Amino acid sequence: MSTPTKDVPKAYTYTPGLPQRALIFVYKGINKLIPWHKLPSYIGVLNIAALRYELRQKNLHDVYPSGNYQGTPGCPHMSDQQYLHTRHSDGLFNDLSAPKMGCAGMRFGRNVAREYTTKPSEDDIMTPNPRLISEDLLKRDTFKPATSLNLLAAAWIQFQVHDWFQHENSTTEKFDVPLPDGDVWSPSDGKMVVEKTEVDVPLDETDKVAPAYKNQNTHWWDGSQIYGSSEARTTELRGQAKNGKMAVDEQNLVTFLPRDPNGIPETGFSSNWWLGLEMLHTLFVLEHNAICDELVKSYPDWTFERVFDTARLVNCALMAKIHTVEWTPAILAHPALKISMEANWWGVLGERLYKLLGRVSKTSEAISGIPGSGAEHHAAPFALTEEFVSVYRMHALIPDTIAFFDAHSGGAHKSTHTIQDVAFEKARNPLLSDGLDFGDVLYTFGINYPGAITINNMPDFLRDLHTPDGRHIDLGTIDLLRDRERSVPRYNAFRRLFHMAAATSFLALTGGNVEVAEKLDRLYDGDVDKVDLLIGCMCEPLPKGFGFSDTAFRVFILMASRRLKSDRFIAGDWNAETYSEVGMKWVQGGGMKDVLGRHFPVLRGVLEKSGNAFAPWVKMEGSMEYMGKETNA
Ligand code: HEM
Repeated sequence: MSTPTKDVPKAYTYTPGLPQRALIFVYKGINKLIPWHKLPSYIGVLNIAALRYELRQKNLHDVYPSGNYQGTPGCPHMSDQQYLHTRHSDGLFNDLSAPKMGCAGMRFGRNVAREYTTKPSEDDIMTPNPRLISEDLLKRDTFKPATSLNLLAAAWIQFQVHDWFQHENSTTEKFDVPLPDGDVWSPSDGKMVVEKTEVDVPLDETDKVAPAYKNQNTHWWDGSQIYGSSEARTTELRGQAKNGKMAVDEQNLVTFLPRDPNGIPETGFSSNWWLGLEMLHTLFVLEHNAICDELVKSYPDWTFERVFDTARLVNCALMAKIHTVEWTPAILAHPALKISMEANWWGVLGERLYKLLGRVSKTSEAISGIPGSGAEHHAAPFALTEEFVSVYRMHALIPDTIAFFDAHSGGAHKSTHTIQDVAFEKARNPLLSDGLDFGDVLYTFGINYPGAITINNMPDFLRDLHTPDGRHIDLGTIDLLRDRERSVPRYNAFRRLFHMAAATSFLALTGGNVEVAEKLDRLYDGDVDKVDLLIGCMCEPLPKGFGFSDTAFRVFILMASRRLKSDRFIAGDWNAETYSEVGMKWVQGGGMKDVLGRHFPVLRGVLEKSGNAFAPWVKMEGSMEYMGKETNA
């Protein structure tokens, strides 16, 4: 178990060693001629490692005036010693020498130095008009499916994002986005009103020129979308449930999340709700409760507090593992990536040797994986970053309609619903009105396609969104506005700051696509440096097998491993003392298919025949007859 050693704030620095520096140097030379994704797999894997060393050194920036803001050993005081062994829902005490690090309400960090994130003028924010870009470059013309993925992959990433971050909107400050001529949004006043992001109170002069924003959720990979981002909320969500379990609501033999008196699901994070989230939140609450059953059976003398704490650790680690070795290789289906992500979890020696010999190297993340290799924050205290938020703006994943199938009767097509029909208060519609259960809905998500992350593929539903709290928004306009408002560098600046070559022309950016290049040229007034990050990423040619851009991938190379490497409960106390023998086996032996099959046995047959749980599943006989675009390309 880790213990605090010093009572002064620690310093955050990282200098790659000589071998790492040599690797960076060599690959910089190679990449002038060949990008990492065109190299043979294992040489590509080393290339990704070299990129990560450089990013760890140069692309982690704290936004607090001093390390003191992360807390110091013993401050804040840990009133209950249980948090030495388990997660605190507020996110406190993960790093015992900096106990506030990553807790709810801490600021987003940066992947670029703050001098590049100075506050933009109102004119910069509105140029070119974000609504115009949304109309011309984001609005879906026809549904373009991502045929290597299933809809579960789309729901999964939103589910994860809700664990990691959420900005707060201001209640007083607003943008008036001018509407282009002829825009039908609001003919009466010619503008679109959008709340600004709430800025954190400036702590020093730098904050006044480069504002900082707070994360409402904990930054840690701690399942806060399920368990809440405060101790008080966790207690509420457990309710009266026994044996360390989370409260659920049984209705006609179906287990649902409980609802509050306004019909809002009782869970850690319930905004932007739709059926995809309903399904995954329910699934992982069921998983938590199943882990509790197993722990109670194996350790009958444990208190229910200990059962809850351990089940949460296990459930969170399982989600982190699924994300690392299943979801990521599905959306980035490149051989070098598959090897790299497996190595993040198991090390290059692989799962089989790990299971046979355990950690061959005590501290090397490369040889034996990040879990258990020792927590380390490199050049800055752990915090998710504004740039990290930006690259997860993947609203194009949402289709217009979902075709539903009955997994209990051979996969027959049952109904088709628009996303509106299964969003917010209507999220459970197919379960309450169509006679379907979660098994059917999960099968449905297993064979429906999400949208591809590309231009002109954002659904009208999200570009004309009415939320239950009365907002009427175009999420396309907002996606652009937020990046600009929060001073996330535009595409070319971003590439330079992430050590990539900038696009020298619109045609170079689009990889020779003349039509798109001309459109960009017109909308960005001939200035390629003005192209928004989101738009540039959607227009650049993708590496083979990739579901999003190589530019966005640079943030992933750095932050995907950081989420594991900084976390004491993953990189540090990764042992049976913390997780229990049963818990360790549950995580290391399990995956998404196990979770699905455990709770919905009707899926077992299909899952056995299918590959990655986030790629389209093998269809049941009865689903073959359906020829709609939702499941056919
Ligand atoms: C039905 C599906 C969805 C709905 C209704 C929805 C709605 C929203 C809304 C209302 C916001 C806040 C806008 C603002 O800044 O004022 C938002 C932000 C965001 N959404 Fe979605 N979304 C959906 C799906 C997704 C998916 C699939 C992803 C993929 C990862 C995603 C990623 C994000 C991100 C990264 C943000 C920014 C959060 C922040 O600024 O802290 N969303 N979404």
